[in-house]
Amino acid sequence: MLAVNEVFETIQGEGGFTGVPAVFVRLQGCPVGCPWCDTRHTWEQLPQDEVAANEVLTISGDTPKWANYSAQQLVDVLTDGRFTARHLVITGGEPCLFDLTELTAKMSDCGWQCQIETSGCAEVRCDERTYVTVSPKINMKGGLPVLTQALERADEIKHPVSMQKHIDELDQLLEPCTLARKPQICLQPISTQKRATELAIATCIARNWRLSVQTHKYLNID
Ligand SMILES: C[S@@+](CC[C@H](N)C(=O)[O-])C[C@H]1O[C@@H](n2cnc3c(N)ncnc32)[C@H](O)[C@@H]1O
Ligand SMILES: Nc1nc2[nH]cc(C(=O)O)c2c(=O)[nH]1
Ligand code: SF4
Ligand SMILES: [Mg+2]
Repeated sequence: MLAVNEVFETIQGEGGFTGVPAVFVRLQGCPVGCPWCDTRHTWEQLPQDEVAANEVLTISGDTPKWANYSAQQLVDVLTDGRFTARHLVITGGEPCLFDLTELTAKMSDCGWQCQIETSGCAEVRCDERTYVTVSPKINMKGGLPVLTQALERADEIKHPVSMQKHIDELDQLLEPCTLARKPQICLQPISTQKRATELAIATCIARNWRLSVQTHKYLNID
C-alpha cells in the first residue's frame, strides 16, 4: 500500500521538466530530516493522521494527513478523466520508502510519463520507463547515506545549495562514481534565497551545469 498525502494537478516547477503540466502524488513519511525542508508536514506517518481515501483528494494546504491506496486504486483515480496532464510526479516525503514498480508500470502502460523525486536515501524501485530525479541529501540529521543504486538510476541529479560547502559535498559524492546514464546535474537554490541563487548561477556557468529554480514559488502556485 502507498501512504498518500495529496494528489494535485499543477505545473512541474523544478528540474528538467519545468513548465510541464503534471499531476503530483505526494507520499507520506521521510526519515532524512533536511533542516530547510519545505514539506515538513510529510515527515511522520502517524496512525492518528490516517483518513479515508477520498479525503486526501480534496484537502488543501499542508497537513500530515494520509490515506492508504493500492497502486491500482491510484491508477483508477489518475485515469478517471479528472486530470488533463499526462506527466505524473511521485514525490513526498520520501517516495522511495515505497515500491513504486506497479504504479509506474501501470501509468506508463497508460501512456503517461512518470517521474520520481527522491533523496537517494532509499532504493529506487520503479518501472524502467520512469524518469528519476535524485536530489542527494548528504550529512542530514537522519544520518542516512546516499545509495549508489539511486545515483546509478538517476536521469537527473538536482542538488539543493545555499553555500559552497554544498557544492563541495556534491563533488565528493560524485567523485568515485562513473554513472552510466550520465545524468544532467542541476543546482537548485534553497528556498529561493538571493545569495543561494547567485551561487547556483555562478557555479552552473563555471561547470556547464543546469540551474533549477523553484518556479512555482515565484508564481505562487502549488
Ligand atoms: C520536498 S522533496 C520530496 C522528495 C524527496 N524527499 C527529495 O528530497 O528529493 C522535493 C524536492 O524539493 C527540494 N526541496 C525541499 N525543500 C527545499 C527548499 N527549501 N529549497 C529548495 N529545494 C527544496 C528537494 O531537494 C527535492 O528536490
Ligand atoms: N509545482 C511544483 N513543482 C514541484 N516539483 C517538485 C516538487 C516537490 O515538492 O517534489 C514540486 C511542488 O511541490 N510543486
Ligand atoms: S529528503 Fe526530501 S522530504 Fe525528506 S526532509 Fe529532505 S527535502 Fe524534505
Ligand atoms: Mg515542493
